[in-house]
Amino acid sequence: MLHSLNMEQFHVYSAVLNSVHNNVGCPFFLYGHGGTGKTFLYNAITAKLRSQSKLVILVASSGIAATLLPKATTAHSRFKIPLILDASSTCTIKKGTHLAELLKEASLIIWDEAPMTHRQAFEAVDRTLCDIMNIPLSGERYKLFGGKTVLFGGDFRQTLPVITEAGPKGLRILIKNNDAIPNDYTRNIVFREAFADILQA
Ligand SMILES: Nc1ncnc2c1ncn2[C@@H]1O[C@H](COP(=O)(O)OP(=O)(O)OP(=O)(O)O)[C@@H](O)[C@H]1O
Repeated sequence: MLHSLNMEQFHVYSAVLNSVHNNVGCPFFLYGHGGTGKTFLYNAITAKLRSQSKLVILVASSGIAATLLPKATTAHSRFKIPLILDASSTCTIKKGTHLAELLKEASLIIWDEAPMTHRQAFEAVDRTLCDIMNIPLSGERYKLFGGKTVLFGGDFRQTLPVITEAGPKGLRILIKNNDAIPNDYTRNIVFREAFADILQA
């Protein structure tokens, strides 16, 4: 499978594996139109790491997307993300539980169709992983997602989460953080270009 990867896929493959093997804990965003080989790449990365006895957790924002990935579940199910979210939400995972230990062990989290999920869900997962990994939520020792390597993927042109009655400001709510500073959590250059008008407004 590795030999089948095209150059762009191989670049992402190498960057993600490098982050896992060197404990860099880097968050990635894999952007690509439908059919450009994101799922193919998730499978290649997962097969490689699982062959090295590393734990890879695969989730997707929707159940249908999860069925396309090996042993994947929805993100809401895996991380126990609350259905009603706010700016300080956390997931209902307690330290010491089987699930907490599983997440602690994970070398890589792959989250497909990420653009379908509200940013407060990612923030809740971030807080929860920090708690599980004993990483403070602020200060110099803070590490995004508790220092885990996380590979998000999806296509912003296909689906964005719905905010009921948000009006034209809905997108701003989705892509800006509480201080109205553009969200810099991912390396999503294309996303920034696609929504440049909104980010600058
Ligand atoms: N490097 C490759 N070598 C051979 N086949 C590939 C390669 N990359 C992708 N494919 C094939 O191309 C098709 C589309 O790829 P894939 O399903 O991974 O795209 P995707 O980006 O996940 O699409 P979507 O966003 O619609 O889920 C699949 O049949 C897949 O097996």
